Amino acid sequence: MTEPAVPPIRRWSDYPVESLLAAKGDQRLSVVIPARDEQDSVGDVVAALRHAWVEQTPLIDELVVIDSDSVDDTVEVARAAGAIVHSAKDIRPDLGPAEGKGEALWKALHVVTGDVLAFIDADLVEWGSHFVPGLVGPLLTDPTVQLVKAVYDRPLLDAAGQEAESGGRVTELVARPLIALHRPALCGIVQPLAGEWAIRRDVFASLSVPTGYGVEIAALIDIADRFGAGAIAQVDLGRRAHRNRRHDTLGPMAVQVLAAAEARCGVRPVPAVPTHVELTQFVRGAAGFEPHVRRPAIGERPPACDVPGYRRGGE
Ligand SMILES: O=c1ccn([C@@H]2O[C@H](COP(=O)(O)OP(=O)(O)O[C@H]3O[C@H](CO)[C@@H](O)[C@H](O)[C@H]3O)[C@@H](O)[C@H]2O)c(=O)[nH]1
Ligand SMILES: O=C(O)[C@H](O)COP(=O)(O)O
Repeated sequence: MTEPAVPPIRRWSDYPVESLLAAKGDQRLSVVIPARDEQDSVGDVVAALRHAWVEQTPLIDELVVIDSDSVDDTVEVARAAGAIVHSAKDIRPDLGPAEGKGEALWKALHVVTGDVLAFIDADLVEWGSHFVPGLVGPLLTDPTVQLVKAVYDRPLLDAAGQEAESGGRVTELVARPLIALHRPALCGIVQPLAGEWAIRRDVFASLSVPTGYGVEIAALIDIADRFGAGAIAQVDLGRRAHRNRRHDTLGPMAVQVLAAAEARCGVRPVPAVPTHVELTQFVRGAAGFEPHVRRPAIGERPPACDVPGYRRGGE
């Protein structure tokens, strides 16, 4: 039996802002930007969104940066550009410490007021403010849509900022093979790890959330398992470039993506915070190959709606 396919890819220009404002009504939209050491780019991301969708057109009700243990000037730069800034570690400290992008998004649930949440990475260097109407368009206009994933061309930039080849190394080597093996109904998702996505707050609050980079693959699988792949919309946003990381630093990300998928495929129970695994990589030193151990966290936060004292920000 073939599961329902993911619907065709829509375009951001299918969602004119006038009709979105009408469809939005009194629903609140929070844009959440997780940021760890992004002082070089977060200011431009915040300023462009604020100019387009707070000052010129009132689409965004709340523009929030969740600082994720930055040691640079991310907090000051984001605040100066006009964002509301929270530090992940200062939100519900009673729940214990955890690190990572997923932790930042999960902690956002405890402070933001939106009915609809759109997530935008802080390291974008080529993108546009049209990302926001594109991401929220399907949620505001179609009640059957639960999750919107961005679709875009994503170049891999070399050290000089020149386009070297197509990006998405973890996407191609980890996420797509996982989907082929375990969730073939999702093979129509063009960018399964896209950091730009949108979701209804109450749905996100009902999900178990990996604290690290597993947050995207987890949400994708969980939404498809609960609502069917047809509840996922994809919107073509054009082109997107970000700060590409060295390939050896993508190993821990791959571990987190794999672990989140495995927890959803019955390979292991959902691990609690602060479960880590040891990933051993090697560098050649004076004495030969020297092991370099990284310890990516693979634990998950429980659904926020099950956390005692959970309430949306402002209530
Ligand atoms: O501990 C962290 C690490 C990252 N980030 C932020 O998360 C965003 C994405 O992080 P990045 O390291 O740039 O991830 P990518 O290499 O871009 O990885 C891609 O794939 C990941 C796994 O699905 C997604 O989480 C990313 O959004 C997606 O862009 C950026 O704003 C980071 O500052 C945090 O807030 N906390
Ligand atoms: O999504 C991915 O696969 C990772 O973010 C790596 O992306 P990149 O290869 O474009 O840097």
